[in-house]
Amino acid sequence: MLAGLDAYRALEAKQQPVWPDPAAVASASDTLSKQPPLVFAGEADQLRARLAAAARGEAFLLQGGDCAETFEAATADKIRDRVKTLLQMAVVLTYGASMPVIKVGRMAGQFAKPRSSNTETRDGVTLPAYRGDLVNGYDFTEESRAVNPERLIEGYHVSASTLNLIRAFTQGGFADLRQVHEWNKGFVGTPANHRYESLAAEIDRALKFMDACGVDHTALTQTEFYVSHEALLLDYERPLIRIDSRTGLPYGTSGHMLWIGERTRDLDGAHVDLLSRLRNPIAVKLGPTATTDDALRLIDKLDPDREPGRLTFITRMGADKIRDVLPGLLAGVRDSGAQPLWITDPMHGNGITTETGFKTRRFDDVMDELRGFFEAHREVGTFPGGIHVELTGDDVTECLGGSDNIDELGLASRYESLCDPRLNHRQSLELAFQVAEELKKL
Ligand SMILES: O=C[C@H](O)[C@H](O)COP(=O)(O)O
Ligand SMILES: C=C(OP(=O)(O)O)C(=O)O
Ligand SMILES: [Mn+2]
Repeated sequence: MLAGLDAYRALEAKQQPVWPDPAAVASASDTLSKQPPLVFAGEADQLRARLAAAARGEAFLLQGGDCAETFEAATADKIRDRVKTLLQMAVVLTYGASMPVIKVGRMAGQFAKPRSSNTETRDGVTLPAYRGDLVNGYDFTEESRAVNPERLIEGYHVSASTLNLIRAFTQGGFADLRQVHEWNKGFVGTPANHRYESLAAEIDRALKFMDACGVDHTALTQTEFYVSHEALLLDYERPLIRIDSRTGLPYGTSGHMLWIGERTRDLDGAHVDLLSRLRNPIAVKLGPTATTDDALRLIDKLDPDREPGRLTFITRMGADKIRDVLPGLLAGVRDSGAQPLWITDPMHGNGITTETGFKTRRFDDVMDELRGFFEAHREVGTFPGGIHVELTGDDVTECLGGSDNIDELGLASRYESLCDPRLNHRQSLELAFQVAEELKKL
């Protein structure tokens, strides 16, 4: 009988690679268990406190980044542009809603992917599916698709360097609100960018006014920025758990906030068990088949003390289902007396594949699910506390539509995602403006 943090080993763990050499995994685990933590327990506590405010309706969570980060794309420019995109969206939301915005990247650890199929076939050749850089390579060769536990160590180091740069950007002057114009530079001018410029000009005027009044705004020179990922790969998450010396309690130190995906949220499964034992803020994705009973049982397991900020539900229903499914779920949970934070992922319920084989999403469907989310909360009287989006600061063509009307043919020009389609920079800003409009109605 396995106890405590290792009890999950006796339970079913879905979506795990089959490592051919258990000794190599044990050795990688051992190496990881001796590395310094990537995040500190006190930071996770601080994020939990921020999320508690959002659960009470006093703040809004913005969570976003790649579907699948890659080791190769962990470059200074790409990390900077993703951070800039999130900072710009946060400004639009903060200004629009007059509410603090909690910034959480899907960054510095989002390297493992659940897949619908274990294999992929191209031109009659079948190989193992790509499961994220933490597991195997994307190139369609036998060698690259073979799972390799040394990637666990590489993933740790890439996460460390990504997080280091994020900390430098957000603490070292780059995130100073007086840089609000700078963040827009280098992005092509579109209606959303122009709209952003006017907002930035208003913020500038407000800052100058504060300066003239002698208000000290050193608080605006730095920003809190947290990182999160799906805690999917247990051979990565388990060795990065540390016992916090202040409290004696276990924390996952691979990221501040960890979530359980739609495919691995089984109540009796390994993921729910392991994460239930950690003190981090935890999130769970809920798809259209989730019942009130599922949600309540997840609350009992993951948040038995009903601690504000501990548990976030990320709903991803699909634009055509959210208005039917979400209100009942919200009401059922509210009636139980629990107060989790509810946020929307308007991406994962809206996937389609084009005839030419691109996985994509229509920007209009994403926006429709977003509006459905706000409508459902208005109907039930609960607080729509945040958004979770797959996005990049790069000029990619992965989602259909948006102000530059990307069509099916256009997808081919800059489709770079190795997994799901992301909003590009302009689509991300457009979405933020839409959310700000919804927040003003609250
Ligand atoms: O990011 C989410 C999942 O990993 C992804 O949607 C699965 O995609 P698949 O259906 O191509 O495996
Ligand atoms: C796998 C993901 O989502 P879901 O668990 O909602 O399918 C994801 O966020 O990339
Ligand atoms: Mn995804």
